[in-house]
Amino acid sequence: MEKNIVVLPGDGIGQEIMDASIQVLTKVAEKFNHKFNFEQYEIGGTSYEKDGEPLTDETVNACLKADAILLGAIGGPKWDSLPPHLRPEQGLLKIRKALNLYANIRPIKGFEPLLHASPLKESVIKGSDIYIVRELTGGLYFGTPRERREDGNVAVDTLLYHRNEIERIVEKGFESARIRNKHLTSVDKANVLESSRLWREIVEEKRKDYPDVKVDHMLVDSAAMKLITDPTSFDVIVTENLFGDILSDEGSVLTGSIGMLPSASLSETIGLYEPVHGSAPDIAGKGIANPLGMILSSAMMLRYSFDLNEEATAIEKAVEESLEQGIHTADLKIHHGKEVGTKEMTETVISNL
Ligand SMILES: NC(=O)C1=CN([C@@H]2O[C@H](COP(=O)(O)OP(=O)(O)OC[C@H]3O[C@@H](n4cnc5c(N)ncnc54)[C@H](O)[C@@H]3O)[C@@H](O)[C@H]2O)C=CC1
Ligand SMILES: CC(C)CC(=O)C(=O)O
Ligand SMILES: [Mg+2]
Repeated sequence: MEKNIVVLPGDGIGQEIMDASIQVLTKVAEKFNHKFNFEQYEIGGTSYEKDGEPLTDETVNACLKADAILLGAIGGPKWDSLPPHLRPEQGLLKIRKALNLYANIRPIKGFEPLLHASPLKESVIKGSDIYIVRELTGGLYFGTPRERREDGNVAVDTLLYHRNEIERIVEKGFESARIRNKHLTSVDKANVLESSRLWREIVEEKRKDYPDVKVDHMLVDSAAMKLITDPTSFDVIVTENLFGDILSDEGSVLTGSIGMLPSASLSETIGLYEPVHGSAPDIAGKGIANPLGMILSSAMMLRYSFDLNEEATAIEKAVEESLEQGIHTADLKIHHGKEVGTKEMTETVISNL
């Protein structure tokens, strides 16, 4: 098949991991007889440098026409003192909103060869397989008013959700649980937040449509604790934007590194695929970034956007095999095997494809 993929490398390690992903996809295309056309656009600080804004209409329009989008990461200290609307992060939030990417899927499943790479006990993490369904276009990141008052001494953010925004993501959570292990944990802060009480009401309404799915409600502080003390007790977690952002970085500890986690940001019609981590300014340009989160995100693209399950599995198997061979980047604290840079890690995955 032939597909047009818009690539948005972004900032920091974004370009390094995007190059890795394109190389892997090119090999997949060769092997399975597909044609993937890549068209690159700017986002984040890189876009600000070129066009004076973190996301241009040109980039949005290209994404709207694409079959799928790959995104590296945005942000960095260079742009931290810009006015809020020009910060790289606004580019990411704007593309999510413009494409209506309301469902952010973040699977957290460690690879067997990395069980000992986590600072958590192997006995605690073995068998964990978690699927976070995070709301991505509402909540604190988007609610207004969002401003400073009283000469900058008062700050306001707004956590706002409409019923329909909660309904569609909760349905996504139930649908995901139904095709997995039929256990949905809805994470909220209903003991304090009004938006969480509405969230919980909606989960209770929807559960009637999914009698085969077991439902738990869990407060987010407790969920943060359980995620690393009893990770095998979770299957699908459905939660709002900020909670999902924080819990997924925490969950990455199960896999050995934040550099391992892929994600899919989905609307009803299009998908944008991005690793969970940020632009890692502390290691950018050094050639040591872990490309596997980005590479695994491109596998998610093949599966979710193009229905190429065999090809997606081939990438995941090649990653696993590379790790079995002991090849790993420096973020994975393993004391055997061979520590390599981004380039060699990518070449190893390609050689195992
Ligand atoms: N989706 C995105 O584009 C996101 C962007 N950011 C932005 O990224 C910038 C840096 O944020 P941080 O809080 O430092 O989070 P970060 O995820 O970029 O980095 C946290 C730590 O993990 C390491 N790390 C992350 N990805 C790695 C990889 N692939 N390989 C090896 N090590 C890796 C970094 O070196 C750093 O020590 C900020 O400007 C932030 O706004 C943060 C999160 C998500
Ligand atoms: C950089 C933020 C806008 C978002 C974030 O941290 C994330 O989506 O993981
Ligand atoms: Mg995050």
